[in-house]
Amino acid sequence: MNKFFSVKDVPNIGEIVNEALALKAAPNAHEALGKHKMLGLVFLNPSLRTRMSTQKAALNLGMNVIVMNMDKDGWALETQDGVVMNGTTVEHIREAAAVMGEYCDILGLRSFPKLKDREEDYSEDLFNKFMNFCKVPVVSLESATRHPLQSLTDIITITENWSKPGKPKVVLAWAPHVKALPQAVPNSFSEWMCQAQAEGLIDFTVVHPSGYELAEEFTPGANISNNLTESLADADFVYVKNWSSYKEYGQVYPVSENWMLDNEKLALTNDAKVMHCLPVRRDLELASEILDGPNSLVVKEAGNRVWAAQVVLKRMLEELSK
Ligand SMILES: NCCC[C@H](NC(=O)CCC(=O)O)C(=O)O
Ligand SMILES: NC(=O)OP(=O)(O)O
Repeated sequence: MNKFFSVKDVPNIGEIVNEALALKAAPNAHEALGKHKMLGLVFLNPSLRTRMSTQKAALNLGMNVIVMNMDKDGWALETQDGVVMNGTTVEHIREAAAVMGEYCDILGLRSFPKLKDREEDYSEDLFNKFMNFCKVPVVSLESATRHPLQSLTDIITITENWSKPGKPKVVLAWAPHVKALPQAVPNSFSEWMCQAQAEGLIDFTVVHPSGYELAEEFTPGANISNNLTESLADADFVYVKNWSSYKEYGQVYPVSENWMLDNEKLALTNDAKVMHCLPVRRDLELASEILDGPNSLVVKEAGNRVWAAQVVLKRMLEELSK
């Protein structure tokens, strides 16, 4: 593996989940693999889980880590080509990425979408430029359209919390929010779950109010509904997440019904486990009674971020040592 950007970078989901669970059982089994290798984690936006879990994963593999909070500590970055840099930007991504590639064997990058121009965000221009110019393997720490370390974590968490016969019914359920949030987490969750469904591991439904359709490229084979009550019936896992509109890009439409998952709605499910990538706004996106109750997996899920990051870094280190 020399890039981890989307589900397409993983040939088989079942296999990578098993490898991650083996790392969870023996976290330090490969601590010689990363010796004298440097991981650079570059953040253009805030992070708690991705930052800490990816550092921990690298340390488990014997790597060294440098964290660069580009948004706070770096020079203002120019990403467009062909502009005279006589304004506020100080350094071009061509030099910045290339220099970071000089210091690091593997780089991770977090860059959120601006939610202004759909074409610009969905072109993943900044991420692609970073990958091209740094010349080392790159792990997405969440880009404009995807969050693959989160989605890999989520299928790991579903797998280890499912022991019944047959496939679990997994439901991605839109939730309310006060702000316009990216589609990266739901896009990514959906593309990973659609692939897991194609591998015969789960059954997958996406439910959202009309107007919040995800881009079709992320939902191949998904059952898509606008009816929350119907979709929750027989659900084994409910993945709660808000996102802004893709169609009317970045818009937040008023939604008349109450879409926040609470115990009353949870009672419609098959005693479903509830997941969220975090951070979560209590009693706006998801009821406290669920977060504090026995069905919530959110903290265990965040814990599993380590094994997702570790399996990706392990595969990259193995490729580098060939
Ligand atoms: N990395 C995990 C999610 C990041 C982001 N959430 C946020 O920006 C929350 C902001 C707030 O609640 O104000 C999202 O939904 O894509
Ligand atoms: N879920 C997630 O990516 O969390 P952070 O934004 O805190 O890294």
